[in-house]
Amino acid sequence: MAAINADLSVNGYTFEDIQTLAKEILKHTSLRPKIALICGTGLGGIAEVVENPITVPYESIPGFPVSTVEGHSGNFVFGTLGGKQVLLMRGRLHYYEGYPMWKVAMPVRVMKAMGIETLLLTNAAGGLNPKYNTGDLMIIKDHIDLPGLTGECVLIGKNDTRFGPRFIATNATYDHDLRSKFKQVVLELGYGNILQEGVYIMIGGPTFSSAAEARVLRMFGADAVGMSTVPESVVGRHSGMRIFGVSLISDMVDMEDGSKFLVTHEDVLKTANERALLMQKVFVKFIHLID
Ligand SMILES: O=P(O)(O)O[C@@H]1C[C@H](O)[C@@H](CO)O1
Ligand SMILES: Nc1nc2[nH]cnc2c(=O)[nH]1
Repeated sequence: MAAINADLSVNGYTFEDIQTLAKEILKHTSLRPKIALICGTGLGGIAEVVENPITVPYESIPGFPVSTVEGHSGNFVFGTLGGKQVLLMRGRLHYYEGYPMWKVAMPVRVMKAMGIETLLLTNAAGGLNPKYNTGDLMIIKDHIDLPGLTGECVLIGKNDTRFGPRFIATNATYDHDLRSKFKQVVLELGYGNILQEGVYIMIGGPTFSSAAEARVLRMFGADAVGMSTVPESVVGRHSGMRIFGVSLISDMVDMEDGSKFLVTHEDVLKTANERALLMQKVFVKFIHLID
């Protein structure tokens, strides 16, 4: 296998590095999926319903980073879901783990090099919209890239146009057709009462927001807050992928000064666990409908 050069001036991994990683992963399977799903915290259970799964641990891929967060196991899973070939990323990389933004989203470039055209993103997020409840599913209609707005955009650095153009529009990132198909599936399953559509804001983490910060995020127009997804969707868009995202509202963010409720990662995992079965059902039907 060729060496991984990781040239920092071109966002760490060169175009050639990405091709090398993609080839290395594809050696494990003859499947060539066009749909990929990145599993959010505690949402890796979707992989359990993948038929004939082929698991590729990140640590078996030379030059690939590992995920360090509980609820992210660190495997690619190839197989069939809803009658379609799929690639699942069970364990994402987060900025707060100490990875630079370009590394957080690097797997999306590898996916593109493997032939992925449609990227499905899931995450656990805190609810900011007072109409939401813990356990709701929020289709992402737009995002706020708070790190990006403050100078940590994932596309910062020299641009190699083989990945995508220097400048890209990030409005209309989340595909309308995929959003309406997902809505249709959730309604058909009888879960319309927990379905929301809103704006996701990314913070760097790992601190959950203070009450004053949460009020600012809400004032910005965000409906849910989390620590991922945006770099992946921006890189996916940069490379011309079709993007869909959904947030599981794992907890309602407390905005009251002096409140005694202190959210924990265990709370987030607990909600993800409670919704595991529903997420499996929804994604099987949803992926079945994707062209
Ligand atoms: O990978 P996601 O965005 O689902 O993970 C969320 C945000 C933090 O990583 C973690 C907090 O509990 O869950
Ligand atoms: N309150 C809160 N809950 C979350 N669950 C997942 N991410 C977050 C976050 O950033 N804040």
